[in-house]
Amino acid sequence: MHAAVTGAAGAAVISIREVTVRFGGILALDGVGFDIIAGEILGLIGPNGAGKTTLFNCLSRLYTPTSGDIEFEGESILGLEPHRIAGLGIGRTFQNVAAFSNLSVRDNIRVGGHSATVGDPITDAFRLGRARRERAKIDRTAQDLIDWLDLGEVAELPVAGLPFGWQKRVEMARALATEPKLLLLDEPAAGLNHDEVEALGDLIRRVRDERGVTVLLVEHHMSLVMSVSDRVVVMNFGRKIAEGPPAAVQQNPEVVAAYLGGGE
Ligand SMILES: Nc1ncnc2c1ncn2[C@@H]1O[C@H](COP(=O)(O)OP(=O)(O)OP(=O)(O)O)[C@@H](O)[C@H]1O
Repeated sequence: MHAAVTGAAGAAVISIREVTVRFGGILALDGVGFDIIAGEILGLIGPNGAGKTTLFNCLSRLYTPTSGDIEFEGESILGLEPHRIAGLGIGRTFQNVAAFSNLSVRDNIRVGGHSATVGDPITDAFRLGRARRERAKIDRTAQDLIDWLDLGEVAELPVAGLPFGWQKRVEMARALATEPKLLLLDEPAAGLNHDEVEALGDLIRRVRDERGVTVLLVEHHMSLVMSVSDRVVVMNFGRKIAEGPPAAVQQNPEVVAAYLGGGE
């Protein structure tokens, strides 16, 4: 565990304040609030329908809360379009691998980098020098990630033919190519076997330890969450029911009851 980040003393990268989301008559989130502290790995868990995906989608600006606020480094993100999020320093992966399957590994990673650096293609067309420098930077970042994730031997192959575990690494590389301060991981262990989940846990730690990225891990895989997270937030029926270090959260009676009741 990262000793420096286990307390609540660090600066908040994200502050989620009293976020409520209604879908018609359904209260998907009911006044949820917590901070994600710089440098931590925060696990977000909860039984099916608890509201995890809804919150994740609010953080990545796909959904706008009915009420409440979400601040990134002290500024509300609710007025921003989703495509501005990457430029701000928030990266995300998708639950199902969302790579362009006929593009090579390298090009997929480059596409990720592109969304971070080039915001406006028309303006960029008039600034060719700048566009060229940005392209060179994207190429360097892609190569750095290929080396860092040991993807060299498959770098020029289409993603489609790769084993699923490798595709997930490409997905991670693509999200890291935006050089995020905060990485939102949406059920990254889904579909992975036991060994692959272990490798994923090591990778998530490396993302934080070696690249200094703060991580929000939304995940059903309990042993992964409990082994990599510094803190865990537990949700049930749209509300936060617990928040704290993994060991404490696991013993929380409300959490135990939620999971027994949820049949997971
Ligand atoms: N687009 C939507 N329209 C209507 N209701 C929705 C929508 N998205 C989610 N909900 C409802 O909001 C509640 C929270 O769902 P959400 O998907 O956020 O939970 P979850 O914790 O991610 O669940 P799971 O672990 O099964 O993915 C559920 O009752 C769900 O049916």
